[in-house]
Amino acid sequence: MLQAPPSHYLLTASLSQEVDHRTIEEVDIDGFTLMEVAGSSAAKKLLKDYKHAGWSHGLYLCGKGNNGGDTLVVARYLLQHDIAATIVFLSGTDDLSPDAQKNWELLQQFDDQDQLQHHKSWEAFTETDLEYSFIIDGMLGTGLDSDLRGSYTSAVQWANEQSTSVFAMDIPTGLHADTGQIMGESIQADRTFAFGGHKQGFYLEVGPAQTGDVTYCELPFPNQFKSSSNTFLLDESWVPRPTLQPGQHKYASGVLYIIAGSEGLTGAAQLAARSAWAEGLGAIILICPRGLLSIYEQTLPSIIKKPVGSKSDEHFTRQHLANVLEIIGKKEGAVLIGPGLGRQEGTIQFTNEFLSQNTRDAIIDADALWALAQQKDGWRKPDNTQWILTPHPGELGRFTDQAVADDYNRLTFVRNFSSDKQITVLSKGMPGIIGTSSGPCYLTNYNTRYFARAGNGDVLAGKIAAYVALGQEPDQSCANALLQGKQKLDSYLQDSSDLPEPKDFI
Ligand SMILES: NC(=O)C1=CN([C@@H]2O[C@H](COP(=O)(O)OP(=O)(O)OC[C@H]3O[C@@H](n4cnc5c(N)ncnc54)[C@H](O)[C@@H]3O)[C@@H](O)[C@H]2O)[C@@H](O)CC1
Ligand SMILES: Nc1ncnc2c1ncn2[C@@H]1O[C@H](COP(=O)(O)OP(=O)(O)O)[C@@H](O)[C@H]1O
Ligand SMILES: [K+]
Repeated sequence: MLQAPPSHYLLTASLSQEVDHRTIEEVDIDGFTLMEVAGSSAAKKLLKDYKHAGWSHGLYLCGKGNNGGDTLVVARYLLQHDIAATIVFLSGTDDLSPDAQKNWELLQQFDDQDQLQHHKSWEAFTETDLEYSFIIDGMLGTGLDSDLRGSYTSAVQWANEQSTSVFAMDIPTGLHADTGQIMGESIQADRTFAFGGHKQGFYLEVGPAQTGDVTYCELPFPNQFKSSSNTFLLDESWVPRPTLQPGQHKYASGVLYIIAGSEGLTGAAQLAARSAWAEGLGAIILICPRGLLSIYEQTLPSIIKKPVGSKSDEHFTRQHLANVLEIIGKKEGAVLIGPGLGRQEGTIQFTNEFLSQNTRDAIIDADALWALAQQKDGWRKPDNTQWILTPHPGELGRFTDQAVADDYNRLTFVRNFSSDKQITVLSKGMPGIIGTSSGPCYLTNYNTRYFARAGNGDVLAGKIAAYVALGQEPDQSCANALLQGKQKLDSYLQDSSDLPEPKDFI
């Protein structure tokens, strides 16, 4: 099972607030202290990372809540380093949260050089005309409860038009912490300082474009207060890599059976097989309709081929079932089924009967997903196997009548579907979402548009299947396959600006 570290737990707005409240109530660290830690850690990172930027004057946009309070702490630290501050209070100063009020009084005491100005409304500010080195967005944090109101809308629009860098405190104002949707308007930040946890909405919908780079700032929150989080950020810093045990007999170092390919679609089978082979498996056994054998004999020298049926067969049918089950019964191994199978009636029947009788761990991709979805809800995974489904959004949609149009709905559906069916689901797209049978979901944080070319799904399925065959758990196999693609992409882009092809990810 994947075990994300607390820094990679994704928080919703309500969980963020719950963690704040419990820390204040149960461990007796007061809100003022939390605010000091949040604001000072953002300020220290700013002072360190931009010390050569020649900053002289910052603009701080503050709401009346604790997000505004964090921002006043930043202003105080930067003022100590001779960076003048203009504070705009969008909701005035009469109604500040108690800790923000305390910080406002404190900030004024630190202004011994007359470097602090403030405005009690957005309208009062727009009458001035100064140049700023940067803008800090402290208007709204996790307390956002509706579409932006009043002057918040104008301030966000204005800030987004400025050429200076915009830094968001905790979350860009107007971005929904749970869904990644824009609530009327949203700050487009260059960088976001996430206090006490990344928010789930950073990685859904337009979240990545609004947050810019995300910097995690640790707060003194007990880890166990975050333990109800069920969504995690996937990255290479913590996912364990698969281990190979070289020197063993070929059948003891991972065996993968691939059931794939049909007339006109042999390329999918080849890509999946090559992709899996590159991960160092002991043996790959490609089961194919006999009529296609001669193609694979030429293109896949390292792969063992087991043809079924007669020389005229160019797709799988029920008649091949007994033979296929016999082949995979011989040696322990995992099964990848789907790439390029085709959608003939006979193939659909073959696939569904195979899946109901197979007892090996199975990775179900492409046309095998099509076949499964033809049964509507009438299928169950056999109890003694593990299944991984790898649907793209179109394939995922065939398993439900509900709308999965936006990422938040997709996440919710993947979570329920995985646990209802007791399977692992890798929902392809941006973000990639891994849903697990026990509930946790994992999100990717990298740009997946480079993978949107035919064949990349086959490569991905081959990698997942290879890792399962090497003995990794389903969730780890999916995570490693996604991260392996990212690694290949990063190194490819270092040398080339062309669009990568599936072979570049093998
Ligand atoms: N003690 C704490 O609870 C801590 C809070 N922290 C900070 O505090 C933030 C949360 O603070 P709050 O709960 O005070 O919430 P916010 O600072 O996000 O603001 C809530 C206020 O904004 C108003 N508001 C909500 N939606 C609006 C809209 N659409 N248009 C205009 N006004 C709107 C609300 O009526 C409320 O008065 C976090 O994001 C984080 O920055 C952190 O510093 C850690 C400690
Ligand atoms: N390493 C990767 N990281 C993230 N997503 C990936 C990766 N490799 C493939 N994908 C996803 O797989 C999709 C391609 O799969 P799919 O649409 O099934 O194509 P095909 O079956 O034609 O190869 C991509 O759009 C992308 O969402
Ligand atoms: K903010």
